[in-house]
Formats: sequence, C-alpha cells, structure tokens
Amino acid sequence: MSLPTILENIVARKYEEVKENRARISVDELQRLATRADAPRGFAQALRQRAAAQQPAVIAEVKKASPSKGVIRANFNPGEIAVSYQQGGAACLSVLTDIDFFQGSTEYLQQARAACDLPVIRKDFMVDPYQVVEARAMGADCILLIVASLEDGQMAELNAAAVELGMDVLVEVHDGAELDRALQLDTPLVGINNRNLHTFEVSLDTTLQLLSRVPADRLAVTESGILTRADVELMLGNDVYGFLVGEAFMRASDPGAELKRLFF
Ligand SMILES: O=P(O)(O)OC[C@@H](O)[C@@H](O)c1c[nH]c2ccccc12
Repeated sequence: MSLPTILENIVARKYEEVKENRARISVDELQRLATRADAPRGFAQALRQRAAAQQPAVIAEVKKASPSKGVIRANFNPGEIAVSYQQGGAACLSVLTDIDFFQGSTEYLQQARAACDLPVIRKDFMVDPYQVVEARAMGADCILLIVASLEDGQMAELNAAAVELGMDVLVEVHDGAELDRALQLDTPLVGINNRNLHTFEVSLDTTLQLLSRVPADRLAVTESGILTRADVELMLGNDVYGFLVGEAFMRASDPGAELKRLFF
C-alpha cells in the first residue's frame, strides 16, 4: 500500500474541520449570514472581460505559506496586499482560507475583499456543501473545486450549491482524465494546475498539453509556477489569458508592482 499523498492528507483533515465547524455554527445560521453578505461581485465576468480584450486576466493570490514552500511571506497584511494587487491591474483575487496547511484564514479573505473592489475566490479544499455556504457567508464570489479530490456526484452538488448562492466556480484539473470530468460541469472557468497536488512537481507543459482540449466557450486559467515574464509570454503566445499567480507576487516587497512588471 502506498503512503497517502499530501492532497489526501489535506482532504482527510478537511472532513474533520467541517464537522468541527458544523458543531459551532449550524448550516441554518450560516444560510442566514450568507443572505446578509455583500452581493457577489462577478468573478467569471471580470476575467472574461479582460480575456475578450486579449488582455491578461490575472487572479492574484493572497498566500502566506504553503505545505511545499513553508512561509512565503512574513510581512503579511491581506488588506494592503489587496489594494496593491488592484493598483497593479489584477482582475480578481484568490485568498487561501485553509488554516492547517496554508496558514490561511476566513479573516484574511474578509480583510482583502473589504479593502478593494475586486471579486474574490475562496481558495480551499471544498468537500461538503457546508463549506460553500460558509464561503458566501464570508463574502466569497467564487469557489474552487479540485477534481482530483472529488467524486463526480460531489462536484455536481458543490457546483449547484455555489450557483444557487450566486457564486462562480473555478474547476481545477491537472491531467486529461480530470479535464474530461471537469467539462461535465456547466462552469465557464477551467483551471489547469501546473502543480501536481499529489507530488508537488510543477511543469508549465501541463497547461500547454491540455489547452487544445478546453472548448472555446470556457476560459482556461493557467495555475501555479508562473514566475517570469518569459512564462507569461509563453502563455499569452498560446492564447492563454487567464492566470492564477501567488508565489511570484508574494515574494516581492510590493506584490502589485511585481504583477504590473510581469504582466503589463
Ligand atoms: O504560488 P503559485 O505557484 O503561483 O500558485 C498559485 C496557485 O495556483 C496555487 O496556490 C494553487 C493552485 N491550486 C491550488 C489548490 C489548493 C491550494 C493552492 C493552490
């Protein structure tokens, strides 16, 4: 028997976390909070607008740490980072809310979103509809669904829950079999993760190889490992306009200035 991968460890812990949270706040209470939350900002729409104009549509990530890299940014103020990203030309934000593996938090998402006008994706490992309601209650405009960690039925259920609450869905794949499953969902945003979440290996070829199989009515978002201007040009040269970038920005003293330097 092989050892569990990091993704399997994270997902196993997620089911526990959902149980703990449900014991603290009932789903009915969360639903009430979701009803009162600030109206969703159009996440997919913001990306599509840029891509239609053949401009980079950048989802800029607010990420303090990761399991593969440890602490990425010590001087971490989500509100300041959000403002800087907006000034640098980001279309949307991504905020890690996972506590145990990414040192993220709900508060970080709330602080980042309150500091700017950009739509925000809750970057976490969604396994239960409870987390989708939780996402809207904290103000999220979009959720991430990672195909590698979900059954088809679960994916459909989580997608429906998000749409019901007015949120968009970014469905993430890293190989052809996962892409086939992702395309069964009626969602406009397909993320191609260049980082294999089982092994942490990063290769931009992942995007280039899967790209031709993404239908024209979906927006492909290349995720992870975009570090240089050459990486950006490689993607734009292949008509990839959607980007999800964290580390390259988080390691710069001024994240938004680095965004502008790499993309504009
Ligand atoms: O920091 P990077 O290499 O630019 O990557 C950002 C983003 O793609 C990455 O954080 C990510 C993509 N999919 C995820 C799923 C869970 C956690 C994190 C991620």
